[in-house]
Amino acid sequence: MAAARQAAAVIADRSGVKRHDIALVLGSGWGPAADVLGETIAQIPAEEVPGFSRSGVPGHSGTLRSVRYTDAQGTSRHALVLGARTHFYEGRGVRRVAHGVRTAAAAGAGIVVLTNGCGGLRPEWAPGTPVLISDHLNLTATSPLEGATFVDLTDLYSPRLRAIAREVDASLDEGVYCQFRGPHYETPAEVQMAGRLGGDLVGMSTALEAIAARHAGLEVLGVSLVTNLAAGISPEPLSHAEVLEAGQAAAPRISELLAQIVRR
Ligand SMILES: Nc1nc2[nH]c(I)nc2c(=O)[nH]1
Repeated sequence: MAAARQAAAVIADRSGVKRHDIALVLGSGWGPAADVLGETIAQIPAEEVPGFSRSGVPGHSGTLRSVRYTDAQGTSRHALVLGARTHFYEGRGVRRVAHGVRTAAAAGAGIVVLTNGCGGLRPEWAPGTPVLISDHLNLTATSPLEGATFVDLTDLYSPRLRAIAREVDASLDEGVYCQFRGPHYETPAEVQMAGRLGGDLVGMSTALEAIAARHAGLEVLGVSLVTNLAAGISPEPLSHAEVLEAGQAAAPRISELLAQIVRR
């Protein structure tokens, strides 16, 4: 997409990095991961890059960062950290939702790591638990793709990258992520429906971005942070304060996890 190439050119120009090796989309609770990974060599306000905007989502830095890190083979690499995700519920259309991953591909990345905060359907996943995404249910009734772009989504969430993640932390569970349109949370009945459909996690992001990433030729790893038990799984109602608190408490562990996976 031309818009992605334009954004990638601005990022290359402002950061001085001609090609980024990997891209990270940081969701709620994942913000500190960039600092753990390596050294930020450029930080660009999102609104200064074509097609991006300062999303109103709390916990999002609103910036795009170029982070230099050393991989496990001792090679110096660059990660493009997108701290300004557009959610479908913002009503800006699917092109804006997919713009980040398309820009990542245009910037040279071969892999995108999509992270998010979400609700968990399994009681044993306490708030603060990271879960690898094994597959998704797209309940948004839409696609980031337009026209006759028939894309195979088998193994959309890379088994190779999931195996690397489990080498870093063998205790990581996997689950099927359901993207709802939002911005409201699900009713308890909708959570039960998602469970019956085979879902383990409920959120408002990631699935549409993953489809666009596959279409752009990127290998995808998805990691959710369970910040709350989905509605009805536990008797207490959802509290946004609990969501933010769980994210902050888990930050050190999940940031280290993400950094170690990226370095592999
Ligand atoms: N749809 C949905 N999105 C979420 N995001 C977070 I953080 N928690 C939830 C949740 O319980 N449901």
